[in-house]
Amino acid sequence: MSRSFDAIVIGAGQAGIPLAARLAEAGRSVALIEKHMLGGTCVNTGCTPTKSMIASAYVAHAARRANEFGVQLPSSVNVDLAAVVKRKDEIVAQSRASLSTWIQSLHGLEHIVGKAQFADDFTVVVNGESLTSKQIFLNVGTRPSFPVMPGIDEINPLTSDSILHLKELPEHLVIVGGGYVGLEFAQMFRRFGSEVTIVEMSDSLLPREDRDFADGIEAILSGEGITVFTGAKCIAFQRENGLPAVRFEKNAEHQLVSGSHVLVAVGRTPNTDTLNLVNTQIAADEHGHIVVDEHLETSVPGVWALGDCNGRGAFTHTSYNDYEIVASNLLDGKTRRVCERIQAHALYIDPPLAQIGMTEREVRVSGRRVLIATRPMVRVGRAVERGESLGFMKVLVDAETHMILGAGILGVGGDEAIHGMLDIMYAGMPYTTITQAVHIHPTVSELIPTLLEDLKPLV
Ligand SMILES: Cc1cc2nc3c(=O)[nH]c(=O)nc-3n(C[C@H](O)[C@H](O)[C@H](O)COP(=O)(O)OP(=O)(O)OC[C@H]3O[C@@H](n4cnc5c(N)ncnc54)[C@H](O)[C@@H]3O)c2cc1C
Ligand SMILES: NC(=O)c1ccc[n+]([C@@H]2O[C@H](COP(=O)([O-])OP(=O)(O)OC[C@H]3O[C@@H](n4cnc5c(N)ncnc54)[C@H](O)[C@@H]3O)[C@@H](O)[C@H]2O)c1
Repeated sequence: MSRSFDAIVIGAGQAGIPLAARLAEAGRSVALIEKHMLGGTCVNTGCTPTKSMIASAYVAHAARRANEFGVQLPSSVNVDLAAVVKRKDEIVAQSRASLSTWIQSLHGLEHIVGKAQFADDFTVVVNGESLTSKQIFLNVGTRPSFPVMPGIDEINPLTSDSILHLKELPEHLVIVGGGYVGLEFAQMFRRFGSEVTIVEMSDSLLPREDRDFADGIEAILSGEGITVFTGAKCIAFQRENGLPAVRFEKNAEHQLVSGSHVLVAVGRTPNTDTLNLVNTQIAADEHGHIVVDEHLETSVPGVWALGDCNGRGAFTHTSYNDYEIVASNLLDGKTRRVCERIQAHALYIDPPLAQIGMTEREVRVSGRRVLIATRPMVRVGRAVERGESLGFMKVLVDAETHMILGAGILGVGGDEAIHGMLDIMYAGMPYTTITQAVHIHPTVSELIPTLLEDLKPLV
């Protein structure tokens, strides 16, 4: 005996919930199956909790700098991690509760709590019940990768999930991986008061970003007292005098760093291995990402994969955009494609790094004639006035078409200010549209026209 739905959505992440809602509002019967918590990674273990805790870290940092601004505070600033975590938990709970209220208000949508597994291409089993549909949408996300390495069971390191529940401040946090997760937690815990060491195997932090930005970030983190080892590949874990320790190889030599806690932040593994895909014709690649076409349809017509599990994006906004693409194509008669999306993301250290379009490295490989301009944040009035003038801006423009190819801002407010350039790229307008615009003073954005007036050939 099985029940049939017009649509089955597996995973209540950043694409699954709005898609299930949109389908239900269009009059379809929809099963939304979630094995854990509504909102998935972003709400429960990703963006919302980390950005809430980063806000606490910023306050601690600002308080320590108070004297520089003529504000008198007691000399030592201490962080109560349990209170930081409580504040974060309240924000997360509020966010999840509003999703729950929304889901419950939707006629035709059934929220099923359980793990979905395929029996065949169009049948899934959850809590022992078979559900069928001619349209199935996968939004199963990813989880922290746990490297298979000697000694890992001996030290049982923290992941980006478990570190969110610490109530006592680590004395010394050793982080394996200098990517997004590693760097955001590194600065956060340093500002909370922990000693922090990063072990990154590439020859720079953030190996996918331009080297000048990575070097700028390393200088900012080192300046706050974080120890950074690059070109340092973690090869094993062990206990050293009772403490968890990371063994790494650097310059062909083995080194050991021990701390009170170890966090592994070496990437994420798609949850597609929970789905029993062997019972289907749905293809996945060697990393476990589900293979999709430009419309996000899998190798089985009628089954789509959205969000991090398709390997086409790894951010909340890319997952949400996947929902928009699929919903527009199915319900609005559009033919939207993933390739129309311009790459954009931000790393939320302080100051943040925002990056859109092509990196300088990608532009150089493309072989086209390009103009480049950079401007240090010390020449941005707003940043100087705020006493937050670390970093720089960079923009790359096609020398023939005058279209912006890419840009990055490592600097205060950069995550917001960069959207002016992103919107011009989406509008298909040349950079001169911005140079003619009058921006509000004093803002970080007002210096973007000035930045663009400094364009020179990229050599
Ligand atoms: C620490 C951290 C910080 C981050 N910060 C940012 C940020 O600042 N900005 C940003 O854009 N992105 C950030 N991200 C990334 C962002 O969280 C994800 O890209 C985003 O959540 C998109 O996820 P998704 O929609 O693909 O799936 P998810 O949100 O991961 O949801 C997938 C859901 O599917 C469920 N599921 C899995 N398998 C099954 C199954 N078989 N049956 C039923 N349910 C199942 C899971 O329980 C989960 O709830 C961060 C990530 C981390 C880890
Ligand atoms: N602000 C944001 O948008 C944000 C924040 C956090 C996470 N995220 C998402 O989460 C994803 C995962 O983040 P992540 O930091 O775990 O992965 P990542 O891929 O960004 O970084 C992992 C790092 O670990 C290093 N590494 C791997 N194996 C190693 C080893 N044995 N020894 C030393 N270093 C090693 C890699 O070289 C890499 O730099 C990101 O790609 C991003 O999509 C986004």
